[in-house]
Amino acid sequence: MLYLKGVSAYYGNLHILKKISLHVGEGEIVALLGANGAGKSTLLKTLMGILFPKGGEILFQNQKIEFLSTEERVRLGLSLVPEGKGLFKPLSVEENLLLGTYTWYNFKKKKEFERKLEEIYALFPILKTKRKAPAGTLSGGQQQILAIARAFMSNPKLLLLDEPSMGIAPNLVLEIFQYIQNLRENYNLSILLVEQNARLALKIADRVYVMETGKIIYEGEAKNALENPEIQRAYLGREVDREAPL
Ligand SMILES: Nc1ncnc2c1ncn2[C@@H]1O[C@H](COP(=O)(O)OP(=O)(O)OP(=O)(O)O)[C@@H](O)[C@H]1O
Repeated sequence: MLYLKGVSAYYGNLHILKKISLHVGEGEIVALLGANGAGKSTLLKTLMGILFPKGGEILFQNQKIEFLSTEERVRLGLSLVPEGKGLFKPLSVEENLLLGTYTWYNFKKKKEFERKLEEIYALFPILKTKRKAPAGTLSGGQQQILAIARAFMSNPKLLLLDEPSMGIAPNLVLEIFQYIQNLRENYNLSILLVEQNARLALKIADRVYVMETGKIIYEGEAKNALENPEIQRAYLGREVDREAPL
């Protein structure tokens, strides 16, 4: 469903992405790992049209998208949960969810919005309990759940998640990863998961790519990656030495 072929991207003169090629299949969870500064967030920004590539091609469902606007990409079925969540903290949970529908909502679609809200509340019950609360009053984990739910409001086919476990209490991290798995299972959603917590990401991913200084340096089945001693030592860091929380 998503193919990147030799994608390069720059910040000014800084060459950040160096001929990245990768793919995500329908209904697949693909983990993208790598040290700080490897270029993972830059890759997600390039996928969403926040940054435009200077070489290469991005195909989404057989359509070239690398020069489409962010809004056009969201309409096609791409949705990003950004690092830091990007919530509107003074607005309520429900208002944040409404903002997730900006590519399709209008007053004639109020009923559709209400149906979608009920679907979201069934998937993420905590959001129903807190629906009138300002997003900023939720715990870090609940805010992450809201950010994922908001991304889901745009009816995505491919969800891009930028470090969903960052700064979240361990028990809530498990809940969030369970939600990610449920979304794939119930909606056949494809997921590209950028994570620092390599062990956890590899537990739910089908395949994995490892990035280093703007290049893909490893590609394989997720379960094989954990067994590969060189990958463990060099690229997955201390996380793999810890007991898996899942
Ligand atoms: N807006 C920017 N302008 C210039 N350089 C940037 C900008 N954003 C990121 N960079 C640089 O680009 C490189 C890749 O950053 P990026 O955020 O994509 O890495 P990352 O793999 O997501 O790491 P992290 O886990 O720390 O977010 C880093 O060297 C970073 O300093």
